[in-house]
Amino acid sequence: MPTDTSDLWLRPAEPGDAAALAAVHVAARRAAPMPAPVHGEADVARWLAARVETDEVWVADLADHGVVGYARLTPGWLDDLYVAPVAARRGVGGALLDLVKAREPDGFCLWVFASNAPARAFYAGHGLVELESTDGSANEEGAPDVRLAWPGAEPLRFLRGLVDDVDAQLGDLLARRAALTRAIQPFKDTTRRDPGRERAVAESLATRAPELGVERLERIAHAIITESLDAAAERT
Ligand SMILES: O=C(O)C(=O)C[C@]1(C(=O)O)C=C[C@@H](O)C=C1
Repeated sequence: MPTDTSDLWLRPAEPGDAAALAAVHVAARRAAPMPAPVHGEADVARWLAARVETDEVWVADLADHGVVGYARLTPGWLDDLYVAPVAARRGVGGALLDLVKAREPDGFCLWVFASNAPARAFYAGHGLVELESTDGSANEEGAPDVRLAWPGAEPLRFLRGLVDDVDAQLGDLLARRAALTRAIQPFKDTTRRDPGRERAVAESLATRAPELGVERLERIAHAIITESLDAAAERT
């Protein structure tokens, strides 16, 4: 990629930049294979004016164009990185991303729409790794997205931190599920396992975790249920 960045200037954003940042945001989104925006430019400008006060926002200025890009960070996250199409292929995105890496040397995550193949290729080319994919039900656009990470100077440490976060949620869910397995048992007239119900549990899990597949999830569900029944029996 050409890196004609001799006339590029990266600087912290000021509240007065919000309108220019919104113009970049809207133009960059329009030019990319992303879902239709849910907010107009005026809304985006108001929202960015508030974000400039609370978040770390860096502006990319090109001598011949003015504001052509920006990056917005919150702790552990790169929330926005947009470059106006007028400045495409001039190394602006790479320069902003290098700055973000320097600001977050321990690593950070970001979300990208699954449909945005150019952005995914850009991030892959800059050493980011793709983590989980979603069906989009949790984002405003309702469009599938992918979580990426730049794992920083100590990738094992950073990624283990992400595992710890998920395990905290998984532990809570296992405790809730085990309590339900225990609560059901007095209402059954047999202590025999119900393979049909357990298969249905695995099939339901597979709709949430298709990459694991029903057979693996059946084994996982079997282990969870076995240990939950065992723990319930120990309490009685
Ligand atoms: O649904 C039941 O019958 C239960 O006892 C609960 C449960 C489960 O934990 O999901 C446990 C054992 C059965 O083999 C099937 C399901």
